[in-house]
Amino acid sequence: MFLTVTANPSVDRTVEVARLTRGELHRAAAVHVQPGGKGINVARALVRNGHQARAVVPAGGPEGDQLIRLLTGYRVEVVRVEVAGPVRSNITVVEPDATVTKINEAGAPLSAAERESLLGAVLDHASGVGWVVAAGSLPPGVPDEFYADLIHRLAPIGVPVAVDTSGAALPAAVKAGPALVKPNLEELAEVVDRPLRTLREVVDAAGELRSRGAAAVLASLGGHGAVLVDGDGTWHAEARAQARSSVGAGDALLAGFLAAGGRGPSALAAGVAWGAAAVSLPGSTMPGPEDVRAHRVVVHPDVEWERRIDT
Ligand SMILES: Nc1ncnc2c1ncn2[C@@H]1O[C@H](COP(=O)(O)OP(=O)(O)OP(=O)(O)O)[C@@H](O)[C@H]1O
Ligand SMILES: O=P(O)(O)OC[C@@]1(O)O[C@H](CO)[C@@H](O)[C@@H]1O
Repeated sequence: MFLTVTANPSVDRTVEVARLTRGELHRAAAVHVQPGGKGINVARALVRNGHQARAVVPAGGPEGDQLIRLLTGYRVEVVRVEVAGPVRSNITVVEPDATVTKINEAGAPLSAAERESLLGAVLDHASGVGWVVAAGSLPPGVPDEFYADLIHRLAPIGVPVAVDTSGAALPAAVKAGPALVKPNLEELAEVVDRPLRTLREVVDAAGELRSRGAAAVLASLGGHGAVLVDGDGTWHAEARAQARSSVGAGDALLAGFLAAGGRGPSALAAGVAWGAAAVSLPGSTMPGPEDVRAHRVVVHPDVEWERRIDT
């Protein structure tokens, strides 16, 4: 069983248009409405692939009801934490060449009592789970240390925590000593406060996050695949894919990595296979076993240190 928590969930609306032009009327070629937020996507991906996952979700307003209703269709077990503010809607516009334009709302603030209920719900369900995944942005007013606090409170239970977040919440979580963090290239560059142009620079930055407290770093690099740096070594893997929508690919990568044991090159290969499968699917659709092409993954025996990853 995997347990995910998404402090700032969303109803994701993906609109497909022939070409996006600022200031013009567009007729949508297709629309996908899906339950969103990173922890929710991780849970959806795990369940699609035969694993058990439970998602802790703060949900308020009619939008919260809609989110929970949408989630039921995905067979994810949901622990709903009632909150006053409505669940946000995030909009993605996708063009046929897979260019993604995304507008994410900030989300409704959570009161101190609501934050406590959310943490309490995670702690109530954490015993005996394989991993807790804390993922996504924090709503306005929620302290940057929210996920860090969760890591500290979960420590006595001994369950490993994976964190995928952004902004100031990420360095705060790293300091709390999670088992795994999953930054993308921009997030990793922001934490170390320098541009990352080559695999060497990515690996160095991942090492810096390890020295600050994260036991392992799974850095996702879009079409360049992903790099894993842990106490045993460094690996780079990638897979070619016909990109359609990259939304949620990082969540699929993380889910695949955890589903395959959460450590080492074979888990990295599984994660990259799930990530590549996710980009080839519309909206934030999570791949199932029929979409995943494990044989397309290349785990490089030697890291190509000077390879550019900023193109
Ligand atoms: N164009 C692509 N071709 C092949 N694989 C891709 C492509 N884009 C992404 N991937 C796969 O998906 C994984 C995650 O992608 P990315 O780095 O864009 O994540 P992310 O920015 O965290 O995404 P999100 O926040 O939308 O979930 C990559 O590590 C890679 O395995
Ligand atoms: O605003 P955040 O919390 O950083 O990201 C939210 C989000 O963009 O992440 C998921 C894709 O990873 C989407 O389902 C969702 O809309």
